[in-house]
Amino acid sequence: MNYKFITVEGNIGAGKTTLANMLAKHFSGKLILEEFADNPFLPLFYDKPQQYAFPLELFFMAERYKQLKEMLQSQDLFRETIISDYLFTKSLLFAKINLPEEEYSLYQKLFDIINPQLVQPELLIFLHAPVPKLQENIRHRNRSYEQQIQDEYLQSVQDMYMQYIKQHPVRTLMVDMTKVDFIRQPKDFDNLLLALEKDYEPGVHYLKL
Ligand SMILES: Nc1ncnc2c1ncn2[C@@H]1O[C@H](COP(=O)(O)OP(=O)(O)OP(=O)(O)O)[C@@H](O)[C@H]1O
Repeated sequence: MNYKFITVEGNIGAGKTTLANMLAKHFSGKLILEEFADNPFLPLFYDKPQQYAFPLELFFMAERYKQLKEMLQSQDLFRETIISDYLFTKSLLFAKINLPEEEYSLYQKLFDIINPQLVQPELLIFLHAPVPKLQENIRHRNRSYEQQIQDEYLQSVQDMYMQYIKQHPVRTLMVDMTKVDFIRQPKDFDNLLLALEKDYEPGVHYLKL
């Protein structure tokens, strides 16, 4: 496997954390997980989105920057495999959805100062699941503040990711998650591992497991 820094991305409830854990274990790699539970603004945001979106997005950006910078600096780049369950750009994509125009433009200025300081992943694995499946996963894991998430919100997050991936030459493996279950169907994980042995050109590569 030639990729030393892999990021798993996808919509809310797509299964990023599960897969990132499995990959890190398989490759004995270093795991970088989003610490969303530490964000005190998240439950407040879901209750009153307009009031709390800006501090929520600032908090995510600051925390993710700190985490990625520390982890990536402490590595002998790239002696061991690194797996993360978020892209730094995720903050910007959510900010675009959740902030009014002027606030977004300020946020983007900050993002543009910070982003070039970070190392970008060599491969993005994007878990693409249909909205009803995301809702099922969200219900199943039962975080109270997520239970009111609307289909429209999930759809706009999905659209934002798709637009970003199309517009940027990120080397992406787009995995159709409709029938995939990495925990209950071990064959799915084996097939993904096989796919990771290949070398991919920058751009999007669609994977049906
Ligand atoms: N920048 C952001 N703006 C608003 N909400 C965010 C942002 N980043 C994360 N969240 C929220 O934080 C929570 C956790 O996010 P995330 O999608 O990373 O994890 P997850 O849903 O547990 O992922 P998965 O199930 O794929 O492992 C979700 O409710 C998500 O909407």
